[in-house]
Amino acid sequence: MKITRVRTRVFEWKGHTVPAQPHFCSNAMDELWDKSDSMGTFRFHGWTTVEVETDTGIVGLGNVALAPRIAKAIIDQYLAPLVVGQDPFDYEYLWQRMYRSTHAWGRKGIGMAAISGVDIAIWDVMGKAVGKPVFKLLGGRTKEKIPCYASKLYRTDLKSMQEEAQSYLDQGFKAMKMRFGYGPKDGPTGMRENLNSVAAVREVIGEDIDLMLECYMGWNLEYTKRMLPRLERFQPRWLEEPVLADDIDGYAELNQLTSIPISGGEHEFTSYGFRQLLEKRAVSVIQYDTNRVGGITAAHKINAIAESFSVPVIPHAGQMHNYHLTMSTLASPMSEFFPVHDVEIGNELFYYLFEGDPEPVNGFLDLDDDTPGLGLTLNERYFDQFHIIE
Ligand SMILES: O=C(O)[C@H](O)[C@H](O)[C@@H](O)CO
Ligand SMILES: [Mg+2]
Repeated sequence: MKITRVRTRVFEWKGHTVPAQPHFCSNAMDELWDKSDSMGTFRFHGWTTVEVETDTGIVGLGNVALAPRIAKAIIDQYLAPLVVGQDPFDYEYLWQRMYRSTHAWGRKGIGMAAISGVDIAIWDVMGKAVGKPVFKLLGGRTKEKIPCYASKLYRTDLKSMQEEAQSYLDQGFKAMKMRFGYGPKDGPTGMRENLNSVAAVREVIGEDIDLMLECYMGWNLEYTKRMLPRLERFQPRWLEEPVLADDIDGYAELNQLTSIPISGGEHEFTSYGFRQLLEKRAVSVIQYDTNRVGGITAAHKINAIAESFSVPVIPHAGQMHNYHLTMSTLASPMSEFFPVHDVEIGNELFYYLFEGDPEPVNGFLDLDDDTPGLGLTLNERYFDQFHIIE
């Protein structure tokens, strides 16, 4: 079998989008004096699809969610020539070819996200070629069903957050993640706002539901040290990305500091990046996203490393390219799930672009044992809501 073509398309959402609101989600831009829409650069309203075609007529589908137009250019110009004419089953060799040839600029960030998109498509090809779901090529079914947590609860008025939390309880979720709206620049008032939002959600869900707290790189080491003792009483499952992704020593200091587990990894790349996080005990939960970290080839390696450190893997974003990794290893106990709703931050855009993702039932997802490959197709129903760049 040979790869004959790599087709990339960029899909830019032009449909209805929920308007941005202040203090929606603390993030890395908050510390800057510029008071514009700080979350603006972290909206995912575009996506790159990667279709790897073969001489047997099989087409594998991958995706990249970061900097879509750049990802397309990288794949078209640098990565496609490296894999066309090659056997997709030589996936490790092809991964190394893409990784090493772009090493000067692509080992982290958008370069590795582009490699991830091609790699995911290659794994979809292999699954389709052998008539097996990708998870069966990685380790098989390690769970009857995948527990998942509802992930939204961006900061808004407390009553609306309580109603949203209640809706996840009503759907049977046993875990959910909320976002903080305030950080260091908002001072004691912002701290109180942050604590009040956690108290409001905890009041609705009680003590027997896992509650995860998301900072999205919007805090810093000093502020987090002051917040952690104030958060202890809420017993969060984890505190996520309190500091910038490069502040690995800051992560490690926080992770040793209190009983609140620190999580991160959605902005880390390759097994080398996660070896560093794990060796430094920088996180208690790792959260790579398979369409960023180096694809399924890299994520599979990281699962094994994390298992040997007894650090659970709960990938960022759910979505099919991550569900197969979670299903295939006991090192990954659960998945994130983005509820489907009007396009807002953009994580939910995945459902407007792809079909096949499993629907959670009572807080659990399942994958089909007999659907070859990843089990995704493009959702042509919404194509008219996208500006498409071939
Ligand atoms: O953990 C997450 O789900 C990510 O950080 C979100 O994609 C991001 O939008 C912040 O909530
Ligand atoms: Mg996150």
